[in-house]
This record gives sequence, C-alpha cells and structure tokens, in this order.
Amino acid sequence: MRSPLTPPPLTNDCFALPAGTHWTPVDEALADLKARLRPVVGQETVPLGAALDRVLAEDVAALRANPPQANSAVDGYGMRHADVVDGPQSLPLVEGRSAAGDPFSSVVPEGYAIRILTGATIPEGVDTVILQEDVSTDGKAIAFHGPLKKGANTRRAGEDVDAGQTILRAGQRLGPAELALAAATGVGALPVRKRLRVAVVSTGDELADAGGAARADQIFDANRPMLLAMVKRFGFEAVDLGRAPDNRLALKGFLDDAAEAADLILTSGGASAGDEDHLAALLNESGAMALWRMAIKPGRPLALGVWQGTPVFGLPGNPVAAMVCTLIFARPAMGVMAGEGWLSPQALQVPAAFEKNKKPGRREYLRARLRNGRAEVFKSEGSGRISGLSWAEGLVELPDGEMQVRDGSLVTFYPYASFGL
Ligand SMILES: Nc1nc2c(c(=O)[nH]1)N[C@H]1C(S)=C(S)[C@@H](COP(=O)(O)OP(=O)(O)OC[C@H]3O[C@@H](n4cnc5c(N)ncnc54)[C@H](O)[C@@H]3O)O[C@H]1N2
Ligand code: MOO
Repeated sequence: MRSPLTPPPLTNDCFALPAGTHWTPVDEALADLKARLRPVVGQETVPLGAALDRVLAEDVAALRANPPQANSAVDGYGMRHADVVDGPQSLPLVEGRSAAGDPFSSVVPEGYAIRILTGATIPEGVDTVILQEDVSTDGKAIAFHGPLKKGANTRRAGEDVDAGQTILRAGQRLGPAELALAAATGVGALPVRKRLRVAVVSTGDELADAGGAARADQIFDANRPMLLAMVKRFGFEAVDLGRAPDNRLALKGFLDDAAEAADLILTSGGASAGDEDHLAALLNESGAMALWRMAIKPGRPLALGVWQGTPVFGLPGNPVAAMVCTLIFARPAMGVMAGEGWLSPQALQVPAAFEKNKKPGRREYLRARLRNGRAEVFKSEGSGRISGLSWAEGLVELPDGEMQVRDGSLVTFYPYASFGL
C-alpha cells in the first residue's frame, strides 16, 4: 500500500544537525548567560574557621604588616654589619639572647654579637645575622669569616605585606592559602557571600533510588547524587528536591518548590522533545525558555529557562551529557550568581594519544585522562556510559569546526579540577 507520508533522508547520526533548526554554538550560549546573570546572594561576616570555600564579598586589607617587625630568618648570631671585616675574626657575645616571642630588651653595643633564633625580633644595634653553622663559639664569643652581606638572614618588617595593603579581592574563593594570609595580617573574620543555593531535581518514571527496590525496567537515579556532589564540590549549598514523575502538573509543583528553596535549579531528563519531555514543554509554555538546542556533543538538548524568576538548567538525562553541561554551562553561571564572577577553566594543550575525524557544526567533549603527558580518551562516546566519567580525569574539548585528530596532534584538555571538581 502506498503511504501519503514521505520519509526524510536517514541521518543515522543522532547528533547530525537537522536542516532548518538553529543550533546555538557553545560560545553564543555562554555569552548569553554571561550577559543575563547577576550576583543574587547577600553577604555576611564569618570567622576564618567558617570561611573555607566561601566567596569573598569585598576587598580585604591587611590590619598589620607581615612580618610586623624585622626578624631573623635563621638560628644564628646577630651583629652590626659595620663590625664585620673581610677574613677571619671574632666578636664577644652580649649576655642574653633574642628568641621568637622573647625579644632582647636592650641595645647590642658596638663590637658585640648576640645569640638570635629564627623568627626572633632583630634587636636594636643589629642589622645582619650569621648562620650558626658558619660560626664556632665557646659561649662567650663567636669566630667566623667575613665578609657578610649587610642584612643577611634577616626579614624586613612588611617585606611580604604592608599594613593597609589589599590582600584579598572581592570574588576570590577562599582556600587554605587565603585563610593563612588573612590570619598572618591580623584579619580574623571575613566578609563573604551567602552560599548560592542550588536545587537538584531528577525527572523520569524510570528512576528509582539506589539502595531501594527497582523494577527490572527501572534504572537507578545516578544524576541526582552526581549533581548534588558537584554543587557541593563547587562550594555551594545543594538542595535535594528528589525525583519528579513524568507528569506535567507534578513537575510544575517541583519547579515551584525549587524556585522557593533555591537561587538556581538543575533538573535532569525531559529536556528534549519526546512525548514525556515535560521540562522543556513547561519552560516553553511559561514563555521563559531562552535557549534549547546546543551545538554540543554530548548535551544537545539543554534547556535554559527561568521559572518564577529563578534560572533553570534543564540538563539532558544522559548522565555524561548532564555532567558535561553542568561543567561547561552551569558552573560559570553559578560563579556569576554566587558573586565569584565568570570562571574560565584553565586548559592544557597536550598531544593526543587517539585519532578521530571530528565533524563540523558542534563542539565536542570527550572523557579523557593524561598518561605520560598525552591525552587518552574513553573507548566509547556513548552518553549513558557512566563508567567513562569515572575512568576519566577531565575532558578533551574539540572545536566547533572540523578537525582531524592524529596521534600527537595538540588537543585542549581540561582537568576536572579546572572546573573546581
Ligand atoms: N529522536 C531523538 N531522540 C533523542 C535525541 C534526538 O536528537 N532525537 N537526542 C538524544 C540525546 S543526545 C539525549 S542527551 C537525550 C536527552 O533526553 P532528555 O533530556 O529528554 O532525557 P530523558 O529522555 O529523560 O533521558 C535520557 C536518558 O537518560 C537516562 N536518565 C534520565 N535521568 C537519569 C538519571 N537521573 N540517572 C540516570 N540516568 C538517567 C534516561 O533513562 C534515558 O536513557 O535524548 C536522546 N534522544
Ligand atoms: O546530547 Mo545526548 O548528549 O548525548 O546523550
């Protein structure tokens, strides 16, 4: 029987871009996000002990110089440089010493040396220190060889940081080094941004929670634990909203709750155009869908929208696509909303240990890791192959255009850590 329907040409590539659809290039989507988003969180002041991984809300200045006074860099003997000659010599020792936290209280007279320990304040009358290993002593005098450099083995007051100097900048992420710098300069509490709250919802009737019972046709929800953990690694507050069924009204309720509880919503699944892809449909209906089809693999159906004023990232259901889209699109967006600014992950250019003929028209991300300085990629590009996410230690990014990758070609590699994972 002849059918009135005309079949389209077979693409046989689920990533081929059908003619007539606008596929948004990654850079265009990123520029759009960057232009639309603003910091949304308030600020508070917290003690250093509670400031790890927080985002600084204001520039911070040193309350005191580091070091606050000139001190000795070594255990040794202090003297005036003017008393040092070229060649062998000896100097008598004054009584007493200068130790860290127990300074010498009077002036070292001309022609004398003093016992001094690492970190001790340089006493008046001393400008140069000799290492104890370079000295012989009987406890009353020291003998050593000149010349010495004026100021040798001493640390100037403020040589690291001056009082009043800006030590930390608004938007900076506070790590152990920043906390050390604040503490060293007398700053005991820091103005930080309130934590960005990110709600995570999984969608799909096929999902069950790991650890519980699952029908044979169900799969365990892998995206929610992954996304909640990613949000925590980024230093934000993860709000677990559970699983929404494939039911438009129920999903609407989940989005309402999420918009109430969080500053940003991450959903996974239901982002494409299937019969049960309710997330995309809801965002479309509400008129707040900004971008949808991305020229990216994996992650083509990424829905970017707004629900009751709260940005929504409708991530694809396939776990690999969900992770890649979170790293590439959601992570920098979260940075802006959290007051950290737009983060561009630092990439490495490394030789490829694989070959691939990449088609034009979309940016591609491959699960990859470095071995002996070369990028290896996972054996499959299947977007449901979660084992590859764990096998990998980062992503290789292939450009939007065509590219013939040959063994040894330079490719761009982003370690997971460059995204803050
Ligand atoms: N006819 C077409 N079908 C599909 C296309 C296409 O272009 N034409 N694109 C495929 C691509 S690429 C992706 S990615 C998916 C995206 O689909 P959705 O975002 O609508 O997601 P679902 O259909 O709900 O799920 C896709 C896949 O992922 C599994 N999944 C979903 N949630 C989870 C979870 N929380 N944990 C683990 N796995 C999850 C789900 O069972 C499906 O297997 O669409 C393709 N289809
Ligand atoms: O865009 Mo879908 O990314 O592969 O699985």
